[in-house]
Amino acid sequence: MDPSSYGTYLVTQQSISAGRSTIAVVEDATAGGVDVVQLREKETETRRRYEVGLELRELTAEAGVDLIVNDRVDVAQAIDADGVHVGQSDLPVAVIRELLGSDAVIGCSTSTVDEAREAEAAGADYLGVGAVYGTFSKDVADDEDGIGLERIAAIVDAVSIPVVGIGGITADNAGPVVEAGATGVAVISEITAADDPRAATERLAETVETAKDVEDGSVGNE
Ligand SMILES: Cc1ncc(COP(=O)(O)OP(=O)(O)O)c(N)n1
Ligand SMILES: Cc1ncsc1CCOP(=O)(O)O
Ligand SMILES: [Mg+2]
Repeated sequence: MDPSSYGTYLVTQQSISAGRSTIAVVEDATAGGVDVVQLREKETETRRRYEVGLELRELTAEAGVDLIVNDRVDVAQAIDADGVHVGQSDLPVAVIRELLGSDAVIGCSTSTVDEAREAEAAGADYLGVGAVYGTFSKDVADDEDGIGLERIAAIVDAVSIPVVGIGGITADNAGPVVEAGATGVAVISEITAADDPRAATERLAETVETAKDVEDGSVGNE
């Protein structure tokens, strides 16, 4: 799948999945219409991460959903994932491109216009930009209230690859992120910690689609 179709993006984290397995959450999210799943199990040992990854590969392939691995090129190769997502402290994008080749999807986390331009020049296929809003799911060096929508818009203007907002995003506040020009939104807790992850995914996907229509000018400007 082309990252320009990454509207609703689930990042996994078993430790905030209300006692459910990551596999169960991903089953629900694929049923709810997620476009892409990132295996991000930092607290899980490599062997287990690999085993979960293999199951997710089967599940996502059947559902036509992309599978991205957080940080680890070796795990991505071992499970035949679609790509890897790295941040500013991980392996450089250009090195990952050398290792994985031109077909792999490479995502890179950025929070400033300079980082975004650099990631694009290095060969990233999409950017994860945030934290947009305050989040409890990750310690972020930036402002604890998040970088905000103006920064999202500035980064969207500065690059020509898709931008996915991340950090503190819910179905209630995702619309403005897409209206600021993001292709989509990535979430952990909005789906993983929901009472009903499938319904939460459906709500989020619906919000993203509606906001895209507003952004395209197909509604709201009559
Ligand atoms: C889609 C997406 N965007 C940003 C991140 C954060 O990546 P990184 O800065 O490398 O932090 P960790 O996730 O590795 O803790 C992401 N994972 N996904
Ligand atoms: C991985 C990551 N990168 C920036 S914020 C964040 C956490 C997103 O989690 P949540 O959607 O629960 O705020
Ligand atoms: Mg990382």
